[in-house]
Amino acid sequence: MDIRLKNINKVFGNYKALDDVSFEIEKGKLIGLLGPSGSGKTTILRILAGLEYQDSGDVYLDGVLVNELSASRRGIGFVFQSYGLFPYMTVYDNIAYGLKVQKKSKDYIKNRVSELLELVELPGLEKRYPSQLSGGQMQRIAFARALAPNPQLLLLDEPFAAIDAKVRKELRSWLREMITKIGITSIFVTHDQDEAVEVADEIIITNKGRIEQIGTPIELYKNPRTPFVAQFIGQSTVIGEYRKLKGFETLEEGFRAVIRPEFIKVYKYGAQKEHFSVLEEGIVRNAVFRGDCTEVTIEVKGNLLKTIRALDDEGVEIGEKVQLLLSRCYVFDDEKAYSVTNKGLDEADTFYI
Ligand SMILES: Nc1ncnc2c1ncn2[C@@H]1O[C@H](COP(=O)(O)OP(=O)(O)OP(=O)(O)O)[C@@H](O)[C@H]1O
Repeated sequence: MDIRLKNINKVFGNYKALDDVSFEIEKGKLIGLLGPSGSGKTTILRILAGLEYQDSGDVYLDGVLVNELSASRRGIGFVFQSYGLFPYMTVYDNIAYGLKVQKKSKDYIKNRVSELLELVELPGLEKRYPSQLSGGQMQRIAFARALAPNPQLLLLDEPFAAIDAKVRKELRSWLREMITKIGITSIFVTHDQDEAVEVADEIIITNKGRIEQIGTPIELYKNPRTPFVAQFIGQSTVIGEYRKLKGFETLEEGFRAVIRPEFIKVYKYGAQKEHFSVLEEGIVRNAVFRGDCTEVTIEVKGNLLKTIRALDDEGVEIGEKVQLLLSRCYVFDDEKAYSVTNKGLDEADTFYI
C-alpha cells in the first residue's frame, strides 16, 4: 500500500500536535518515524490508522481518500509498545482474534495461525497465555496477530520500547528481515536514532508537530537540511564559534557549528606527517570504553570535541597531548544548515561516512 498525507493539522485543546504535515511513502518501504517526545509521531500513526481524526488535511491509501473510512476498514495492522495482547486469551486466540471478527472458517483460522507462528519462529506456543511468554516472544506474537488479517500497511508504535537492550537488538534485525520477507509497507515510531538508522529504509524526522526532513539514514547524516536535524542526528558537539579552528573561517554572527566524531581523526602527537598547516593540538579530557570503541573527548581551543577511537588504534590517556584533523562540519543558524569542508584538505582527504 502506498501512503500520502497531505497538509494534516491536528490541535488538542490549544496545543498544535500536527502542523501542516505532508509526506508520501512508497509501497513496501519500512519507514522510521523519529523525533523527540511530544513531536507528534503517535498522532501521525493514529490518524493514518483512523484511530484519531485530523482537523484538516487528507489521508490517501493506495491513492484512495480515506478521511471518512473507519479504522476497521482501512486494512491496517497495529503493533503497540505494550504488546496489546489479550491476557486472558491463549496465543492461538490472540492471533485468531482478527480472523474471527472477519468470520473466517475454523480451518482457515487454524492454518493461518500455524503459518504465522512459523513465520515469527514460535511454533508450538498456541496454548500458552501471554503471562507465560518473554517480552520478545510477546512482541512476536503481537506482530503475528497484527499480520493475521493480511493488512496492507503495518504500523508499529515503539515496538521495542518495553524490551531489554540485548533482546531489543535481536528483535530489530528480526523485524527488518521479516518485513523484507513479507514486503508489507510498514511505519514504526521510535525516539531511538540507532534503531531508526539500523532498521529503516527511510526516516521521517518530526519536531514540534512538523516534518523536519525525510531521507535515507545516510542522506540525513550527510546532508542535514535543518538546524534541528544537524544536531539531532548522530553524536555531535555543537560549538558557538569556530574559535579559529584551522582550515575554517570564523563563523558569522548567529551561526553555530556541529562537529561529529566521524569528521575528526586523532593522532598520537607527532605521528601525523602531513597537513601540518591544518593540524590542531588538543588535550584528552575523557575516555570512555564503549565495548566496540572508545569515546574520547578532546579539548581543542576551549571546545570539547567528541571523537571515536577504534579498538585497534593505539590508546590515548587522559591529559595526553594529541593532534587532530578536522575534515568538515555543519554550520547552521535558526533557518538553514549546510556543510563546510576544511580548506587545507583535498577532497580525497576529507572523511565521509
Ligand atoms: N488525546 C490527546 N489529548 C490531548 N493532548 C494530546 C492527545 N494526544 C496527544 N496529545 C499531545 O500532542 C502532542 C503530540 O503527542 P504524540 O503522542 O503524537 O507525540 P510523540 O512524538 O508520539 O511522543 P512520545 O515519543 O512521547 O510518544 C503531545 O504534546 C501530547 O501531549
